[in-house]
Amino acid sequence: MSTKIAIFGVGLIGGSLALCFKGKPGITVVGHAHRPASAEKYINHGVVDHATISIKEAAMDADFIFLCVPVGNLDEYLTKLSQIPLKKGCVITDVGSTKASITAAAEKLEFKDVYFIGGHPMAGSERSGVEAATPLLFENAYYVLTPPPGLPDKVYESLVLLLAYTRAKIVKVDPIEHDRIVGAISHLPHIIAVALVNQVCDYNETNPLYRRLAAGGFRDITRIASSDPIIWRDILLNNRGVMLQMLSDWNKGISEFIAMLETEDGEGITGAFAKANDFRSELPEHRKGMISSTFDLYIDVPDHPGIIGKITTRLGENDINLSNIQIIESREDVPGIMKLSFRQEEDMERAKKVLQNMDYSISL
Ligand SMILES: NC(=O)C1=CN([C@@H]2O[C@H](COP(=O)(O)OP(=O)(O)OC[C@H]3O[C@@H](n4cnc5c(N)ncnc54)[C@H](O)[C@@H]3O)[C@@H](O)[C@H]2O)C=CC1
Ligand SMILES: O=C(O)C(=O)Cc1ccc(O)cc1
Repeated sequence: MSTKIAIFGVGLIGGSLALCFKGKPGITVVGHAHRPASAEKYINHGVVDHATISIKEAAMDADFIFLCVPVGNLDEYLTKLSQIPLKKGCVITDVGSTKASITAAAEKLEFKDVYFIGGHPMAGSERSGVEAATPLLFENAYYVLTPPPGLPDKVYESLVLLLAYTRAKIVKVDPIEHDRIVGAISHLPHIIAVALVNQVCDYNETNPLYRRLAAGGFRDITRIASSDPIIWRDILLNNRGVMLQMLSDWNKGISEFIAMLETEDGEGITGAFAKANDFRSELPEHRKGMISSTFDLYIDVPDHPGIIGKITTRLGENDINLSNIQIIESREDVPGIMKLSFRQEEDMERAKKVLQNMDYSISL
């Protein structure tokens, strides 16, 4: 039996899904691009079997359609699809970071023998575009589905079965509840990271030492501030009701900190840290979360010249994928530490062995 999968928007998420499906028994993956140059790029990157700029050509005969465009374009594509004769039993799904508006829009459209199931793979990165796509992106991550009431079980099961190729863990969530939860654990942290980086950027105008000293931890906790501006404009505007409420709660929390500092309320400050510590210690460990973490190694580097090339070459020879490299110099007169980041724990473990064999001193 053959299965045709059409992917609209073959970027980070669409491209990663395409790579999970392409080459699997009986599956053909077709990518839809809104520009001819993008269609060519999808083919050159080998992520799809075919690419087209025609919506009709991509969607016709498809068994599954994945909408992987920015949230602000989802409605438009869904409406266009509702005007095309699709294959009987076709399942349309999306990967948008918000679920309430797209599931409501789908319910209003008249699809005949075609089903819409909202989706959100809760994994990703600050990178974008097909260049960043990887079939490992969703492994062990949660993948939310929001099936509408009355959806036949076997239709839902067919999508779940296909998504097994992503190795993600499927979880059913109500769309409105979904938007509140991701608002708190993903959208709010993105706003805070951007506001924090921009605050330091403004201070840096007065003294460029801010940027020079902002290595290490500051860089790590603000990684998500480098996310794609269009993708995030659409997410935040779409979830603005939830975000406005959460930012108002945020303001309350910050005001409490201001009051504690003004009144020198040390007990209040220790209480706030203790509460956060308790909650954080109960978060699941070693689980792929929404905001992805990297696996890092720190290496003492007595003198820099040539060492980066030597280490990266050796890791490359061992097929170890490095996601980032950074030299941390806390003082200008002391040797540095090299931080190597990996997306996969297995890559980090293998790198550790390779570098230990090269006699480097390593810490995690
Ligand atoms: N970035 C992330 O980590 C995650 C993103 N998402 C959601 O996945 C969707 C795609 O995001 P990414 O893959 O990160 O973005 P991306 O920028 O890597 O890919 C977007 C794709 O949509 C295409 N596209 C852009 N504008 C378009 C338009 N006007 N019409 C048609 N196609 C257009 C682009 O050419 C590109 O192929 C978004 O809805 C986002 O909310 C979901 C989970 C994680
Ligand atoms: O960069 C990160 O770690 C992310 O936060 C990725 C991400 C972005 C959007 C989503 O809807 C889900 C995950």
